[in-house]
Amino acid sequence: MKRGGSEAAKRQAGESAATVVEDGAVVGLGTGSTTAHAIRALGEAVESGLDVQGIPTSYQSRELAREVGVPLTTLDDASPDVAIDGADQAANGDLVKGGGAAHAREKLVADAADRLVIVVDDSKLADALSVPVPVEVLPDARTPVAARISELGGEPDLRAAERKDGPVVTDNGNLVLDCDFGTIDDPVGLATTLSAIPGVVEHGLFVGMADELHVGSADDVTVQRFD
Ligand SMILES: O=C(CO)[C@H](O)[C@H](O)COP(=O)(O)O
Repeated sequence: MKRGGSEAAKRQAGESAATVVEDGAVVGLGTGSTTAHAIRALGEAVESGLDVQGIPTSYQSRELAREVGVPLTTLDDASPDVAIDGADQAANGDLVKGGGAAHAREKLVADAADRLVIVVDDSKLADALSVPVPVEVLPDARTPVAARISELGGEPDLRAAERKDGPVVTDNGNLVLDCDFGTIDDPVGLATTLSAIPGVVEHGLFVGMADELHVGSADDVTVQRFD
């Protein structure tokens, strides 16, 4: 799925992030069109002799890594030194993720990593988070979780598949509610509340997790660092 800004801007960000990966590193491989540029750049680096192992966060990133020759491992066997991943929106280092419905594994890998490097094109930057928050739910929990989201003032929308009738089913066999909360004034509070709802597997708010943001524009990249 193509989302966000130009392909050139995504490439700037993705290729910039790939350069932070050191020889011998274990790398979390995020999901999405911007991260795909980082994975392809890592494939080229491997071809030139870089020794890395990738931990994919989705079927999509696993297949791309295999295609471009990045050797793979798992969280059972290795711990990532760095994770590279995209975002649907970034504000002050906080993120909304999950446009590719992979945020549960993405958060798992990001949390395990020593360093989380986020790659976005400049259309994703905002002063405050305001795009709908993807919430992965157990299939049986879809209706009760939607009711709780509405009570919280959100508008839940079951994500539909693009090429068939019916909902998107995640790599984990669950469903996704895209929950519109308008402008999110208290990301920490909302993240805590969402995590506590029974039936929620994971939500797409990544608060205080990013260490670096590589922001691509058509012909440049800037790097923001967070303590
Ligand atoms: O969170 C994600 C997948 O779950 C992606 O990283 C996010 O949706 C950004 O994707 P893209 O780089 O294609 O805009």
